[in-house]
Amino acid sequence: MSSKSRRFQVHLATSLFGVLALVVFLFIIALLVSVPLLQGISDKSEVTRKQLLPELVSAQRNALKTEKIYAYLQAIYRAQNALDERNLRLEAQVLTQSFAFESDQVLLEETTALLASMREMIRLRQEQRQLKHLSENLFPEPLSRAELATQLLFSQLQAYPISEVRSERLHQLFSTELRQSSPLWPEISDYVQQIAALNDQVDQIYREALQRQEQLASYLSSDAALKTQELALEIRNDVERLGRYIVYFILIAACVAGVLLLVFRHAVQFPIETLVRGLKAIRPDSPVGVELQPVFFKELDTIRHAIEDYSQMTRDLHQLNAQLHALSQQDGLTGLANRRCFDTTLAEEFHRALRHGQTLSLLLIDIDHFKQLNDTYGHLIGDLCLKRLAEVLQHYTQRAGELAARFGGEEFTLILPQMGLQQVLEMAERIRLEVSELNFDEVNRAYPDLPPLEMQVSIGVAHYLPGDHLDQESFFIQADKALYRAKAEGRNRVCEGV
Ligand SMILES: Nc1nc2c(ncn2[C@@H]2O[C@H](COP(=O)(O)OP(=O)(O)OP(=O)(O)O)[C@@H](O)[C@H]2O)c(=O)[nH]1
Repeated sequence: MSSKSRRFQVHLATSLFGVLALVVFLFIIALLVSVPLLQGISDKSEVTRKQLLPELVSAQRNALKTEKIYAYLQAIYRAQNALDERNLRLEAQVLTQSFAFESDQVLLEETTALLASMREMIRLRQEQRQLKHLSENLFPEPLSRAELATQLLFSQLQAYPISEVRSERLHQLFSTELRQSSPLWPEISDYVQQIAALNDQVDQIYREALQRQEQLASYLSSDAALKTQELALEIRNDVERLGRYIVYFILIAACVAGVLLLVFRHAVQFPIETLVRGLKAIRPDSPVGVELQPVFFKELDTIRHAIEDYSQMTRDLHQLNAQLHALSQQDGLTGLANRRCFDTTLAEEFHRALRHGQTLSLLLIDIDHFKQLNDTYGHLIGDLCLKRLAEVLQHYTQRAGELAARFGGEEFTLILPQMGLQQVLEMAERIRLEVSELNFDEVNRAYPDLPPLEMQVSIGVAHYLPGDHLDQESFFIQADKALYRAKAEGRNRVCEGV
C-alpha cells in the first residue's frame, strides 16, 4: 500500500456544501441589493402614476384655466361697454368656481384674487363711464374743436387704457387749447384728471393681476412637473444602478462558475481520469503495483488508496495462485514434479515428439530394497534417501523440456526429449553410478552400530524413435517392463525397453 499522502485535502461533500453556500450567499446578496431597489422603483413609479401624473394633468388643466382667466382679464381690460364686462366677469366667475374642488390653497386664493381684480376693474370702469357721462353734459351744442377733442380724449381714455405717461401727455396736449378757448376748462380738467386717475388705477390693478397670473402659472407648471422630473430622475438612477448590479452579479457569477469549472477539472475530472487509467493499468503479473498521485478531495483519495490496494491484492493473489499451481504440481518431500505434473508433461512431450518427429526418452527409476532400508534406518532416513536421489535427478534435467518427477513412493521418472538412445543409456548409467556412490557419512556416524548406508537404483529406459508405432501408454509400459527386467535381473542396473 502506498504511503504517499497529500498534505492538504478536503472532503468533496464539504466542498460541494461550500459551493452551495457561496451560491446561496451571492443570491442573498443580490436579493438584498436588488429587492430594495426594485421596491423603490416600484414605489416611485406608483407615486408618479397615482399622485404626480394626476397632479401634473390637473396642474396643466388648471394652468390652461388660469390662462383663460387671464384672457378674460385682458378682455375685461379692453371691453368697450358694461355688458361685455359683465358677461366676461360672469364667465370668469364660472371658471374660477370650478377651482372650488381643488385642494390647492394657493390656486384658490390666487384665482379668487384675480376675480376680485376683475370686479375692481369693472367697478372703476363704471365710475369712469359715469364721469364721462357727467363731463359730456358740460358741453353745449355746437361743440368747439377743443371740446370735440376733449370728448375724443375721454373716449380714447375710456376705450384704450393707456399708461400714466401717455395720459399725462394727451391731457397736456388738449388742455392747453381748452384752457385758452373754453370757460368750462376747470371742470373739464377736473373730470379729465379723475378719469385719468381711474384709468391709472385700472392699469395698476391690471398689471398686478397680470403678475399674479404669471406667478400662478409658473407655480402650477413648476411644482408637479418638478416633482415628477425629480422622481423620474431618481427612477432612472435606480434603474441604472440596478442594471450595474445585475452586470456585476453576472460577472461575479461568471467568474465563480469559471473558477469552479477549473477547480472541478483539476480536482475532480482529471483525478477521476487518472484513477480510471490506474484501474485499467492493473496487471496481475506486473512486477510492481499501480501507484497514483495523491488527490485533493479525500473521497477521491480514498478511491486512489482502494485502487492501489486492489492492485497490490491482485498481484498477491496472482503470486498465490502461481504458488498454489506450483505446489499442485510439486512433490512435497523432494520438491520434484509430482505425478500429476509428470502425466501432463509426458502427454505434452509425447505429442510434441509425434508432431515434430523427434525422439523422446523415459526413465523409470526405483530404489532397490527400499523397504529394507526403511526398516533398517527408519522412515526419516528413508526420506533423506528420497531427497538425495531427487537432487541427483534434478541435476540431470536442466534443459528445456526435461523433467524429473516423483512417480510415487520410491519410484521416480525422467522425461528426456530429443536425445539419442546411446546418450540416454549413458546418462542412466551415470545416474545409477552416482546414486550408488552417494555419501551418507552423517547417517553412518549417527548409526555406528548399523551397516553403512548405501543406496542403489534400478532403471528402466524407454526410447521413442520417429516412425515407431507407439502410443503414450505403450511407451510407458515399455519403460515399466524395462525396470521390471532390471529388478528381475538382480537390480542396480539399467535395462532398455523393447
Ligand atoms: N521413508 C519412506 N518410505 C516410503 C515412502 N513411500 C514409500 N515408502 C516405502 O517404500 C517401500 C517400498 O517397498 P517395496 O514396494 O516392497 O519395494 P522394495 O522394498 O524397494 O523392493 P524392490 O523394489 O523390489 O527392490 C515401502 O516400505 C514403503 O513404505 C516415503 O515417502 N518415505
